[in-house]
Amino acid sequence: MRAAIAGASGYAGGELLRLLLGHPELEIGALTAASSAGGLLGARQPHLPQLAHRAIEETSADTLAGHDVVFLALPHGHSAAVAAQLGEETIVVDCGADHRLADPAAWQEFYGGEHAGTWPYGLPELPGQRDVLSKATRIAVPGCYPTSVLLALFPAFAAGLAEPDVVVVAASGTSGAGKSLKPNLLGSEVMGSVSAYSAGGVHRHTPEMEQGLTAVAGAPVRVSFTPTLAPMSRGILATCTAPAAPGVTKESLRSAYEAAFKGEPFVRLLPEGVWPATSMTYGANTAALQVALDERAGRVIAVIAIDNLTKGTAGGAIQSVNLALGLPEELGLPLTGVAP
Ligand SMILES: NC(=O)C1=CN([C@@H]2O[C@H](COP(=O)(O)OP(=O)(O)OC[C@H]3O[C@@H](n4cnc5c(N)ncnc54)[C@H](OP(=O)(O)O)[C@@H]3O)[C@@H](O)[C@H]2O)C=CC1
Ligand SMILES: CC(=O)N[C@@H](CCC(=O)OP(=O)(O)O)C(=O)O
Repeated sequence: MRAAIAGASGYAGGELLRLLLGHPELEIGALTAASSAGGLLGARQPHLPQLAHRAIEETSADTLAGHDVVFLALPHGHSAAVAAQLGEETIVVDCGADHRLADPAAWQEFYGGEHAGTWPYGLPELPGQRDVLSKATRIAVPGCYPTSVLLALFPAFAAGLAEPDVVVVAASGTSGAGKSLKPNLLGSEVMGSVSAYSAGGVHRHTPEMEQGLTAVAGAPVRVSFTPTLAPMSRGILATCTAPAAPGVTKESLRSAYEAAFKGEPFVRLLPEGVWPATSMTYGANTAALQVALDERAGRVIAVIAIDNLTKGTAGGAIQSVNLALGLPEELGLPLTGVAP
């Protein structure tokens, strides 16, 4: 089966290609982008020597046609027009935000412009989602922060162990912002410093987190989210807390998380007392998770680490595509991190 990558010169595109090079069933087809079209991939993704000679083409329905899978790793707002020209026989995977939100009003508030519609949400670990993805021909890849927060908190809400008033503070590596030049991402601004941004309920991933947790809880969940930028290229460490429901004990909380992730190939509840670090998941399609009950404050504390480009984007996308193609879910996806 052949897979095309639109946005092949970007960070998400590069990570898709790195993983697809090790995928036994998916062959790499067309590579497309915008300003780098006409050049060679070797100039934009020099860490992928096997593909250095491959040409980058313009992103168009013509160049993307005739593939079994098309990954769209394009800036927000560019996926819908391309996807509309691809038939239902092609599995189309949107790594951007265009098809994640179900509520057009939330789209309008946080992104602006016309809502493109809603596609099946590519987080297989959520209750019932594997069934949905196994029949999907369109897949919306979650945002990297929502991937971390939903994995960290859905077991508590599914088991009725947390109240719907969530606070999240998460640190991300700079690759989360994409390759294009941004003043706050200049080396001199980022090196040796951790900084907060988009605080105060304005980050566009907030409604996506609320949407996912509300669906699991069966009642509205509010999220107060503060992202921070850390001086590292990859990784997210999210600290997620919510008031504990009456009667919750350390044992009931741990059991709920053990049950939720039993048999999960990629999400690992760490041994008690071991806390997640981004280095545990570097380059791997994994999430490393720990949960605790803060009895003094009466709060559930879930801390999670993922690699924003792997489980947070490209690895998560391929995991969902494996399900949609009827392949083993783990195929071609790395479990091992790089340490130290
Ligand atoms: N980085 C991350 O951790 C995550 C990213 N995502 C999503 O993935 C998508 C890509 O992000 P990322 O790789 O970080 O971004 P980059 O800025 O690194 O790459 C963007 C890519 O899109 C191409 N592109 C830009 N404009 C157009 C256009 N008008 N038509 C066709 N191609 C275009 C660029 O081509 P060229 O270089 O030739 O200009 C480049 O290949 C985004 O929607 C992002 O939200 C999702 C989760 C996490
Ligand atoms: C560090 C950093 O800037 N991160 C990005 C999120 C990256 C991501 O997952 O986002 P989308 O797919 O929704 O763009 C941000 O906060 O905007």
